[in-house]
Amino acid sequence: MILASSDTTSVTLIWAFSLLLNHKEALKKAQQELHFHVGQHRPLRESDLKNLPYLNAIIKETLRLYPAGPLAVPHEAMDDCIVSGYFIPKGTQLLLNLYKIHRDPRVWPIASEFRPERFLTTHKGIDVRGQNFELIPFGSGRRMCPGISLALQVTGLALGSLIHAFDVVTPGDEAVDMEEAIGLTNMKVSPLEVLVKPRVPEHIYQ
Ligand code: HEM
Repeated sequence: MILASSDTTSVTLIWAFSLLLNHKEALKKAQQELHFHVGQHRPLRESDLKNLPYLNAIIKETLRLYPAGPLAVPHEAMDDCIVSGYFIPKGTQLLLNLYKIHRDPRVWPIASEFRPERFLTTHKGIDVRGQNFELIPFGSGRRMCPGISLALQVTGLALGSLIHAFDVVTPGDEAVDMEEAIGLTNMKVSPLEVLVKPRVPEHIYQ
C-alpha cells in the first residue's frame, strides 16, 4: 500500500510541476485562478480544490501524458472473452498499456502536447475515475486504485500550494528535460531543479 502510494503520487507531482515550468502560460493561468479563488492572505485549503477547474485540468492532463503506472497492474482473464475481435482464453495474463491509450490521436488531438484546456472544452466530460476508458490512470473496475481520492487531494493540495505560495523558475530559465525512465513507475530520468521565490505575505508560510 505504501509502495503503491508514495512513488505514484510523488512522480505525478514532479511531472505536473515540470510541465508547468515548460508551459509558463499555463502556470500563469493556474496562479491567476488561485489568486482569484484563494487570494494572497490565506493558504490553499482542501475545500478550495473543487473551485479550481484549471488546476484540476492540469492534474488530469498530467495523468494523461504521464500515468504513474503506465502498464497498470497485470490482470488475468477469469473467463474466455473477446476484446476488439481478439479471442482471449481464460487464464491469459493481460497488461493494459495506459500510456498508449492516453496518447491515442483518434481520441486526443495533438495527443503528445500539454493542453489542460481540453478538459474545460472538447473533453470536458472526461474524468479519471474509471468511467471513461480513454483516460484511466487509476485503472477501472473492481481492482482499480483504491487510493484515487487521496491521490487527487494530495496532488491538488501540494501542487496548488506550491504555485500559490511561490514564483517558480528553473536555474538559468532552461527548459525542463522530460526524458522518462523505463520501469513499473513512470519516473523522470533527471532530477527536477527549481528556484522558488515567495509570492504571498510571510504569515502564510508559518
Ligand atoms: C497519482 C497517484 C496514483 C496513481 C496514478 C495510481 C495508479 C494505480 C493503478 C493504475 C493501479 C492498478 C489498477 C488496475 O490494474 O486496474 C493502482 C493500484 C493500486 N493502488 Fe494506486 N495510484 C496512485 C496512488 C495511490 C495511493 C495514494 C494509494 C494508497 C493510499 C494507492 C494504492 C493502490 C493499491 C493498494 C493498488 C492495488 C489495488 C488492487 O490490486 O486491488 N495508489 N494504482
